[in-house]
Amino acid sequence: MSLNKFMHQRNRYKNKKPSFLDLALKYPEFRAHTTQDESGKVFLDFKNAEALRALTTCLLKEDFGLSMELPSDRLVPTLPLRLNYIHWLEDIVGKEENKWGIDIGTGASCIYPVLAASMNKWHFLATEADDENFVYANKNVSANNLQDYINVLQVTSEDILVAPLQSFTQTNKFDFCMCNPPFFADHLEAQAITNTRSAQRPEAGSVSTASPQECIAQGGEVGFIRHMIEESTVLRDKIRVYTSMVGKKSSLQHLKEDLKHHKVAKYSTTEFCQGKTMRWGIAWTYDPTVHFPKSSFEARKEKPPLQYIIPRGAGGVDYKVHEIAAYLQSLLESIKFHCYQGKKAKSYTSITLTAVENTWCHQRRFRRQQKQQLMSLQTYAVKPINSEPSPQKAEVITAESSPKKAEVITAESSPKKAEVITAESSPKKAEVITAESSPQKAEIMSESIPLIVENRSAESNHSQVTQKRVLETADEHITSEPKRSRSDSVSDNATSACVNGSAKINTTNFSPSKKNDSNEPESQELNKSLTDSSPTEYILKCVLRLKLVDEQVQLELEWLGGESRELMHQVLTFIKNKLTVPVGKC
Ligand SMILES: C[S@@+](CC[C@H](N)C(=O)[O-])C[C@H]1O[C@@H](n2cnc3c(N)ncnc32)[C@H](O)[C@@H]1O
Repeated sequence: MSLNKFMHQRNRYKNKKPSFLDLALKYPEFRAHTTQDESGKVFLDFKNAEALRALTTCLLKEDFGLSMELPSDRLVPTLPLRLNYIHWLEDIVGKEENKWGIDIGTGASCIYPVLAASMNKWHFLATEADDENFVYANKNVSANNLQDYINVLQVTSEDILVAPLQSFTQTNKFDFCMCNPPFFADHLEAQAITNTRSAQRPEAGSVSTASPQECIAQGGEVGFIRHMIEESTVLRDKIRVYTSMVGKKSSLQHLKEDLKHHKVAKYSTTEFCQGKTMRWGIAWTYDPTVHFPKSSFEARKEKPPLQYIIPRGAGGVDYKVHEIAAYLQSLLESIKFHCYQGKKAKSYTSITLTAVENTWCHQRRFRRQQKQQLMSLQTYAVKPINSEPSPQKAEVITAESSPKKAEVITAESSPKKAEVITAESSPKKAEVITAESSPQKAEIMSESIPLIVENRSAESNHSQVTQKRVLETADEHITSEPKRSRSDSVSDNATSACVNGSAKINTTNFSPSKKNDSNEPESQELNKSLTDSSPTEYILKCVLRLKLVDEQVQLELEWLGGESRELMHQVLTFIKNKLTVPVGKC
């Protein structure tokens, strides 16, 4: 199962996976590790460490403008995971510039400091115990002109925080520290992790690239983080927030026990979700004013989705999942929801809803205000269409709307004749006014009667929806091709293609044109996936599902994220109000 829907909402790879085709066309070093099948799809061999190295360095160049040199015998950082960690830190300490952080064990890439300094202008003390990694980390800082932001310090493997801070004089207060610790206690544990993978779990999608000195430490990750916790009891508020990544869920319980034992002011854990891999984050502080965000992965488990049985006759549409879905989508789009079509089957559909502002509360008051505004506009800008004054038809001319004439019929101007058509009063008759059909009308109508909905046919509505495609990863690494099935995963395909030596790409017959071949269904889907322009900053994101259960259409709203679940309850109330069936119409 792909965990990408739980990737941090600001992670740039959450909704937009990289195009392997574009990368291969642009970067020969990446192309050298790819294969292309007859349909033009590009595959990367995730079991080849060099291929992973090329993927990371090319993405750093392409997406962040960073030049990175990675030694062939050291860990290759995977970007979605590293970004998830940085975004979690931003949620805790804020995104403002000039924060000070410590990265314990920065690696050859110096990945966290380099990314965070270039994204947020954060300053870092980066420590490293391995000679080769220390040399490369410095090289990577200089290659990206980040010396003013990052200081790399060589330490011994017994040092964690206290000793490095004693020798560092640029600041004596830090906003946070972070760490991706060596995970294993010894070679046996490293092997055991690989060997105990259950038969149900798919084989690891990508090869491990870490050298023993990078992934093994006395006591494994629990031992390493325990050491951090102990040193934090000495340093206390010198570092406002202490954090670390955790590779095994089972480690969390031991660490939480330690934190309780040391009576830290607060602690929290989170999930880093990417591809098929989950990692965890643990944070603690001695400052009670620190606020830890709630993990969206956990939040989804805490509360079941909201449910509602759609009454027959609601919305004036046929009692069918897709008819009701089209009606609801129009309704929600009319109040500025961003709707994104997800999975769709015969009696099932799901739509991801994203709202950037609250448009569903106080609709009555909002309409009244809008009507008042319209009336005051009319008192100075209304002139009769005919030479004789006619209260039924009036022409509203506004500076913004258009120099052209726009016609508005209001209930007030002609209470008897003017019919204000709303979806509620007559869903079937509701006038279809779209920006395309009548830009001027649409503009005024949308301001004056915000709840008018277009009663589009399901068919026309369906043509506008796009198929959601989630970012696929082989473990933490990013793949760009759509997944087919669990047992036929992209990475496995890519790997077998490589192992069998088929379809090796060469620079001369590499085929860029196939990407836009509109006759090719999968490439169409891939292109569509890039059209998901869901807002990344939002107050509410949830999934709306409609399914047929015992001949009844059931609606579900499942929380994905946002300011509070209360907003989702309000949206359900709004939907219910719109779906109330007038007496006698069932
Ligand atoms: C799992 S790697 C993480 C590298 C990098 N931060 C990343 O996320 O890709 C752990 C790193 O910690 C380094 N290391 C081990 N013990 C250390 C210590 N006591 N102080 C600083 N670095 C240490 C290792 O050499 C290795 O580079």
